[in-house]
Amino acid sequence: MHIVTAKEMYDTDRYAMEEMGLQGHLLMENAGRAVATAIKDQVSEEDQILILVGKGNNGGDGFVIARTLLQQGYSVEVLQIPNDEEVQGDARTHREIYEAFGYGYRRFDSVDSLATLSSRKTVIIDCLLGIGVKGPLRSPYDEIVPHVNQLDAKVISVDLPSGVPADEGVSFEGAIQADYTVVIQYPKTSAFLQHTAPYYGDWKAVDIGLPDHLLRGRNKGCSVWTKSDVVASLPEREPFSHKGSHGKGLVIGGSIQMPGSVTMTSRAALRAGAGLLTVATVSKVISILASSVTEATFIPLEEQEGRISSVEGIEFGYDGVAIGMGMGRHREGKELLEKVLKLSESPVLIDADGLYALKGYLSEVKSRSYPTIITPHPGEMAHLLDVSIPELLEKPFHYSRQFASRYGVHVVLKGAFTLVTTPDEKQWVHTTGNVGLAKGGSGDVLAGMLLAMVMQPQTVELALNNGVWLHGSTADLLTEQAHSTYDLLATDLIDGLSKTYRTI
Ligand SMILES: NC(=O)C1=CN([C@@H]2O[C@H](COP(=O)(O)OP(=O)(O)OC[C@H]3O[C@@H](n4cnc5c(N)ncnc54)[C@H](O)[C@@H]3O)[C@@H](O)[C@H]2O)[C@@H](O)CC1
Ligand SMILES: Nc1ncnc2c1ncn2[C@@H]1O[C@H](COP(=O)(O)OP(=O)(O)O)[C@@H](O)[C@H]1O
Ligand SMILES: [K+]
Repeated sequence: MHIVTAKEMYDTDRYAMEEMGLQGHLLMENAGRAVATAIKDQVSEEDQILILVGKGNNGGDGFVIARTLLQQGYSVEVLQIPNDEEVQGDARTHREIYEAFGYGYRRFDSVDSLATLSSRKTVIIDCLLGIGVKGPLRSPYDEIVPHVNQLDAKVISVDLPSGVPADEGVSFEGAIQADYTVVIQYPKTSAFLQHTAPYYGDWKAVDIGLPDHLLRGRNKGCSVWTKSDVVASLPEREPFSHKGSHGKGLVIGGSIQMPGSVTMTSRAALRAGAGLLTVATVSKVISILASSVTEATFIPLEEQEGRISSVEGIEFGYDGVAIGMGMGRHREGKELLEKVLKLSESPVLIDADGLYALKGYLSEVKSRSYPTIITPHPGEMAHLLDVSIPELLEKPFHYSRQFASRYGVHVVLKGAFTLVTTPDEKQWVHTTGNVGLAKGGSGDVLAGMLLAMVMQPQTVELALNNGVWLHGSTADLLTEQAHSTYDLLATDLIDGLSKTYRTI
């Protein structure tokens, strides 16, 4: 499923209209009817529905939705907010068609009369503003929106909740708080930002027949990674393969202060399918790990105050390396990382404390001949970028693309909507996973799963997306079937992974 900016949506609309002859009023008919069908799943014939119609094409959709629902016997009233003359173009055409069917509408005069009208309604359909919204709500929308938000009625927004911008990095004040949003054709970026997504409520995208291939060709494409993508791309195990063909992985990390993270990464890598796994860490951690990761082999490293001080003794013949988890933040970190990046002839995944070490070495990462992957949470990413966390979260798509292309790295920016970005700026958003993952250790498990994935016969971008999907879906399966979002532990994910594998 493609994700678009407002500009990409308008460009696609324009192409369909101007190059393909799919005229604007036809698109609006398709949109309104598809939305009406989706709305029928959310309402009953007993509902009293009020459709609020704004001045632009989002309002035009409202007239098509109203006609479609009225024809099918639903109780619908329409309140048009602007004056008659202000409604132009395709929206006006559809108001005329609506009237030609013998249906009437009211015109907005005051919030008091809206209050009277809306008090009897059980469903409000929000066709006030779509992707054309600019700046804070102006009169009378700045009064209408707060009124709608305090009603008990179920609020269903069309395309996006009015007032919420389509794009990231756009400030806004006040928006409809929808219970449900029917998105037209493609979800917009704001459906995946932590400060705007909650306005959408649950959502579903409906097809209005736009030409998909226009978006497929984009180099900066952005999509949601879904289960069908995993099913189509996850490599099958060859019957005559051996442990070597399933990837020989190395995990470098752990310290006497933090032995757990490297344990979780290693166990997760093995569960996710790594053929062989070696853990390079300080001796005391090895004695802790030996009983819990019995399948692994170990390389004891030199240490200082319980932390790795040298990677001497490692022979870098691995198919994938993960470094940083539980390693601690110390002066030697940068030197260790630098050696690992130079000597590894394989993908290197850098997580946690490794990311702090990376900051001083960033300028040289691009010259590596093998993929480099970073897996920061927003705090780590903000630190790498030298921006504040709120600034990063305003524009995670932009910052991830900028960072990935500037340094030639794959970025897995973790969060409720984990975002995978390649050095050539392709992006995928993940909607699997839940708040049960917001607990120490979940990231260590993810790092292990990703290490295993990059060693399988698939491209790095497929590996990262499949790994993030497996991690999030395992959390979802576990919180549906056995656990709650309170008690879920990172270690549960490792054992729960078998359940997820069995669903695909
Ligand atoms: N042919 C098309 O382009 C199609 C568009 N569709 C619908 O059309 C929408 C986009 O239509 P428009 O481009 O007309 O945009 P809107 O429907 O968002 O309306 C924009 C208009 O609202 C007013 N406005 C903007 N910001 C405001 C603010 N802060 N306060 C008060 N008023 C404000 C301005 O007068 C502006 O011209 C989409 O979201 C979708 O619902 C669908 O019908 C599918 C086809
Ligand atoms: N609210 C949330 N909803 C969904 N996933 C989440 C949420 N909070 C955290 N996660 C996921 O949990 C993991 C946390 O990683 P991280 O912050 O590195 O934790 P740690 O290293 O302490 O284990 C990431 O995969 C992230 O996407
Ligand atoms: K809307």
